[in-house]
Amino acid sequence: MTQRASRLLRPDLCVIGAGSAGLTVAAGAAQMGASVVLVERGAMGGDCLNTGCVPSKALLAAAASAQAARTAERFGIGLPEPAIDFPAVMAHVRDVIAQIAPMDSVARFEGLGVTVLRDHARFVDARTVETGTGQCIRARRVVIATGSRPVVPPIPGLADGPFLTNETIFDLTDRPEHLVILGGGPIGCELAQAFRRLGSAVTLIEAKRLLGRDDPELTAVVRDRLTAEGVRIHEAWCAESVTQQAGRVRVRAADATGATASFEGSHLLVALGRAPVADALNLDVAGIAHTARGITVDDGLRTTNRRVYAIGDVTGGPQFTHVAGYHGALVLKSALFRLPIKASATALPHVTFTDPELAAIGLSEAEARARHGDAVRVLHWPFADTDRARCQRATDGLVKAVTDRKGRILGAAIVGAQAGDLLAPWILALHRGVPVRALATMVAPYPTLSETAKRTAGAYYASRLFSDRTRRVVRLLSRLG
Ligand SMILES: Cc1cc2nc3c(=O)[nH]c(=O)nc-3n(C[C@H](O)[C@H](O)[C@H](O)COP(=O)(O)OP(=O)(O)OC[C@H]3O[C@@H](n4cnc5c(N)ncnc54)[C@H](O)[C@@H]3O)c2cc1C
Ligand SMILES: NC(=O)c1ccc[n+]([C@@H]2O[C@H](COP(=O)([O-])OP(=O)(O)OC[C@H]3O[C@@H](n4cnc5c(N)ncnc54)[C@H](O)[C@@H]3O)[C@@H](O)[C@H]2O)c1
Repeated sequence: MTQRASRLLRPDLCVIGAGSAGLTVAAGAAQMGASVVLVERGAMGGDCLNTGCVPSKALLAAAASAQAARTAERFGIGLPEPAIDFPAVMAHVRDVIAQIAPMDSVARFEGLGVTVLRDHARFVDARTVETGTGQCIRARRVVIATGSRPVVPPIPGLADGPFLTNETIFDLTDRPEHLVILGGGPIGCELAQAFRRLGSAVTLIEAKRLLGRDDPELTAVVRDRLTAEGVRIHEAWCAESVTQQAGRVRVRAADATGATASFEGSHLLVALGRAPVADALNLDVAGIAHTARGITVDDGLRTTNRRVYAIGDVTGGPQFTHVAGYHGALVLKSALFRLPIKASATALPHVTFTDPELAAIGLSEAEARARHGDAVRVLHWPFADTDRARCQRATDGLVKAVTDRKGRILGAAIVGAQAGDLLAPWILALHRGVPVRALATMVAPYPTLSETAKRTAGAYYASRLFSDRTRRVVRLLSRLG
């Protein structure tokens, strides 16, 4: 007891987890004058930097480069099939991580005045956090930002042999000859395309449909491209058992009718969703409610222990780095300035970085119709009608926006080249209540892909503007001299 008391730290904030969520809080709070203890048991930067966004996007960039060489023919440039030096590709991935790592490093955070403890943290009572080496921290507020890990379901045979997840796939030194992927969510789709373009055979097994949270009209464009590039996609097949023998993996799957099929390869990637990392935190002694989905929080991101917030992936909500950052910024407002916050007040975008990319914010057509019935207007603009897309031979794709009868934007989704970047005006419009009229009348530079926003918004007026009534009015006015 004496030993604990002498080692007690009493900061304003104790942050558990140095991923996107925890680092946002720690950096912001320290720079705004709060005392902060940050506890991290693994690599600084968490999933996003080490095993998530950064390595996957770096790998996709290398794969896109190989694909650009293969498809240069359409510009009249013939190139040989690119030689893939897989170890060099993986060295590129590690180099990108190393370049970003200083931003998330202990040195940077200590420089900001944060006390960084490289250790496991857990609660010992409602107010106290203890590290593995016995350092006790009693903070005014605690922020849990412990993230998520890949789900490994109890599929018979799966645990008996080696398999890859996002935590291990970026450590590969040899290219898989044939990668079998379980799960057609963002991880499954992005990595399927990356490995296929880098020369692996790829088989993807998805129990429902590819990118099931997105509008089927748009996911069809991604599916067609993946298929055209040689990814063997098996939708509506649920993996039921796995066997591994002599370096081969075999997945047995069943469809809705009960029919079964086997899919074979050299490596297996499990991309079946995420589970919260909360089990070793001793949440019950701190009175913090949680479920298998994540730590329970209210709209102010507070747990059932009022002194403790939970943010990012561990809450089981949308699991993206920008959401972790958004949560972090909200908690700073609440914990430091005691201002009210409402996490559900802002519509959150998401992007899947396949080629073509798929980006969306707000309500899909189906969600808008369920909420607003016939009052919904659906606007389309194909990339094929955009001159810049034609110049770049990037005509696969479309913008789809949903408005109410008065032109209030309810949602927008884009599939196509740079869809993630092209979503920006729609995000702003949705957040600030900018009507579709404002997008339709903006002067977009020609020839850019950003014209697609103007054209899509313009579709709201097309039927009215180019109607018999308008023609009659124009003719009448012209007669007046
Ligand atoms: C392959 C892949 C690609 C992705 N691509 C994208 C993308 O392109 N865009 C996007 O927005 N999102 C992407 N994501 C999701 C994104 O990575 C996560 O949403 C984000 O990293 C969550 O941040 P976090 O801070 O909540 O958790 P994490 O980054 O998981 O950080 C949690 C940290 O807490 C530490 N920790 C856990 N328990 C304890 C404990 N008891 N004591 C001390 N430390 C602890 C962990 O070691 C970890 O470092 C991707 C994810 C994956 C897997
Ligand atoms: N670009 C990005 O922003 C990005 C990229 C990667 C990951 N992420 C984040 O990470 C999260 C996790 O991604 P994920 O792709 O692992 O999970 P996910 O939950 O999005 O997809 C898992 C898929 O596995 C399928 N499935 C479940 N059991 C199955 C079975 N037995 N056989 C076959 N299929 C089965 C599900 O139907 C689902 O489509 C994402 O939801 C996202 O939040 C984001």
